[in-house]
Amino acid sequence: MSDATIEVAGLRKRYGSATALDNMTFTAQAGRVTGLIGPNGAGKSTTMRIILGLHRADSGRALVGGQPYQSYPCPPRSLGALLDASAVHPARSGRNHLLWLAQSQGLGHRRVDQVLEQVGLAGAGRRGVGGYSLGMRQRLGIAAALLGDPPTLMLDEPFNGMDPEGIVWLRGYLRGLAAEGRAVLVSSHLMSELQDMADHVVVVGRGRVIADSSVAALIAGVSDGQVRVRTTAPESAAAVLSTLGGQVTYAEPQVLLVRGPGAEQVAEALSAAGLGFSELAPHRATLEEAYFALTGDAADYRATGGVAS
Ligand SMILES: Nc1ncnc2c1ncn2[C@@H]1O[C@H](COP(=O)(O)OP(=O)(O)OP(=O)(O)O)[C@@H](O)[C@H]1O
Repeated sequence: MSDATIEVAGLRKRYGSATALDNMTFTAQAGRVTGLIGPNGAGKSTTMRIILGLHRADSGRALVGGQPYQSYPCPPRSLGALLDASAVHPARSGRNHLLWLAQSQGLGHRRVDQVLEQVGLAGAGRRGVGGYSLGMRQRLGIAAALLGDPPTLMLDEPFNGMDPEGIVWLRGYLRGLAAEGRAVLVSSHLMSELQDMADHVVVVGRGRVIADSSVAALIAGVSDGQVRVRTTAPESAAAVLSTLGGQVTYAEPQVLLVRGPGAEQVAEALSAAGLGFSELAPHRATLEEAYFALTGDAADYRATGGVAS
């Protein structure tokens, strides 16, 4: 699937006096899950709507497999999208909803039953969508996106309303789709959902890209050089480590993060001071920590770019 890319370059969009997108530029590559992460109002949904041609950018370009989405004879076969899982008539069954979509793409009922099976809705396909939970609607939306077996997928907040089992399923499922060579673009404002799932993240705020990096590089950058220490005497330990020139912060009440001295030096200093510790290792930041390190001078983004929850 060499043409499996979703590319936006230099997108700008204003709604009245509000700037929604300010030079939004990134590419979701084939064979990987790309997380599009940012606080509320950062511009994620606007970007996706422009990619689908639902909104028009003031300037810049949005391409799917190198072409505008609407230039394809059957666009849903080039890009499968889930924007709003609730946008389904409640009286219609999930299967009938998909049959209707399939027909418009020249596909038959076999494909509908296949995708229902794939998303775990085979048993619920003949029930009215009005009785579906939000998690089931998300699954139905994903099934709809998959109908045309597209090389690229774009899902806006697909984890919303999913229970823990659904989240685990969806993570594995999206990874599988990427492993088949597809480009999978997934927006979220919850880092924990993307941890261990996305290969690459594009962090956005106020309509522009703040970071565009592999997850591993992003985490390594934030973890860099810190040592994590768990101790029942955090204040004394912090005082000792400060005398070594370490910058000490609290990750939890009894867990210190020390920047400066290495793990061995920290262990020696604590032992020499007679202070015990139950954990001491180079720190590996979570994606969430990396995100807050990036956005959060994010007071800024929250104050002017919409309120982050
Ligand atoms: N149709 C619209 N009319 C006016 N302003 C809009 C419209 N759509 C989006 N905006 C504004 O554009 C900015 C970006 O919104 P967008 O919905 O793209 O952000 P988001 O990152 O998807 O946020 P969320 O996580 O809340 O979905 C916000 O300030 C929003 O208020």
